[in-house]
Amino acid sequence: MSPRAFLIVMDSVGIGGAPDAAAFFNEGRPDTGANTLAHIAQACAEGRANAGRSGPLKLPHLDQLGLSAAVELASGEKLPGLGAKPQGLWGAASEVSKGKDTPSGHWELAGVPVPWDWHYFKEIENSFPPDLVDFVAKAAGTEGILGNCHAPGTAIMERLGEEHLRTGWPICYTSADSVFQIAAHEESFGLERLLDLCQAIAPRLHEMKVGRVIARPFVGVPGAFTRTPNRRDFAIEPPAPTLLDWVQGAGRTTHAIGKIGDIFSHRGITHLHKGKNDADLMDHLIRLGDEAEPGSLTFANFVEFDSLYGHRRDVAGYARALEWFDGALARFLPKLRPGDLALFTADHGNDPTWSGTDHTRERVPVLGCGIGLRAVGQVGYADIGASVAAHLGVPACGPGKSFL
Ligand SMILES: O=P(O)(O)O[C@H]1O[C@H](CO)[C@@H](O)[C@H]1O
Ligand SMILES: [Mn+2]
Ligand SMILES: [Mn+2]
Repeated sequence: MSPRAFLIVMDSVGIGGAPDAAAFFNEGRPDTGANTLAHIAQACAEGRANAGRSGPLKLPHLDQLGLSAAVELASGEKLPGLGAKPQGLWGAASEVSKGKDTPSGHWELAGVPVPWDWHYFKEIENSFPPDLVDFVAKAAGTEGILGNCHAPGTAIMERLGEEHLRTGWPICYTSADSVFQIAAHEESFGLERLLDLCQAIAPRLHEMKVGRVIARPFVGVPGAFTRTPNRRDFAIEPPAPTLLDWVQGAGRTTHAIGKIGDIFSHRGITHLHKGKNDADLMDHLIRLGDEAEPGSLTFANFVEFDSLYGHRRDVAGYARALEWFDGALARFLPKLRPGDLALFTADHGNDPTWSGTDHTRERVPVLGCGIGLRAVGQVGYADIGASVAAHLGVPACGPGKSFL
């Protein structure tokens, strides 16, 4: 029976120690020393993360695989309260792509580092050039746009939501990522209209090497606006065939869970499983533990660590999400069949104790279940894609080397 592979990205769960962290910034401060997991564990141990949970961080399943050992290898930090002797495959991975964003991280994990420089809108105010502003307004059928600045999405929705309802103009904003985001009210502006607008302007932005146009729909009334789960990312295509294409090209089935479809521009994906939150995505993962075909790849992204807690600098929330995820593994790991491999990793960091609200450049954990104890040491992101391909017996391309 051909073994199966499950590649599971815990979005933003970095473990510090990136060799090039000094070249990346949050509010002008270099990312040197950022360590998402270690800083959360320290806050928990010191009683600074007791909202909705309490005490030292408890992650028994990930720790048993080798989480604490991976953190120490990556950054020299210890995780207070954790420190099990590894029983799984464990190591730490560094990224070579020049962006600390989600597509760069995922593509490189899938074997394809990003060869180009992303275009960033660096100006904090008037971030977009006038010809782009005109182009977007024209595509929206409005006299102008609102925003045109850097902002956290929830803050700009609160600040400009009322004006948006009054004028009908879309709220356009960016961040330290290579993104053009449009927030609009699902009912007054219209969800379909927002999605059509993003799709229509995406080719021009992709041509400029802006990684993603993102629709950020919201509902509600002034003072009580909330974003809905109907976010859609229109991402530039990966520069070369990725792990998903390799596996599908070999006649195998691929399952994508959550944002993986958008991140890979829907390339190489046989079945897409989406949900309104990470709990839904975990249900898909557990079900696929039972149902995924022999020889198949299941590639999952759990986004809430990043979107709900990392960007919001919510340490206790992040700790709760980690503990929930680890607890759910008690339902997933027993589904693995002999010969199957489940690999847990991350795409970048998002240290909730750090300056700013953006991602942090970090190494990421590589934790594997199904093939016993194996220390793989310091590897590259692309080695993960190559290893999954090797496990499935599918030919790989690109710079990655299998560590299996
Ligand atoms: O603050 P929100 O709108 O969630 O934006 C976040 O999400 C975007 C893409 O993941 C990034 O630009 C990041 O800043
Ligand atoms: Mn991410
Ligand atoms: Mn993010």
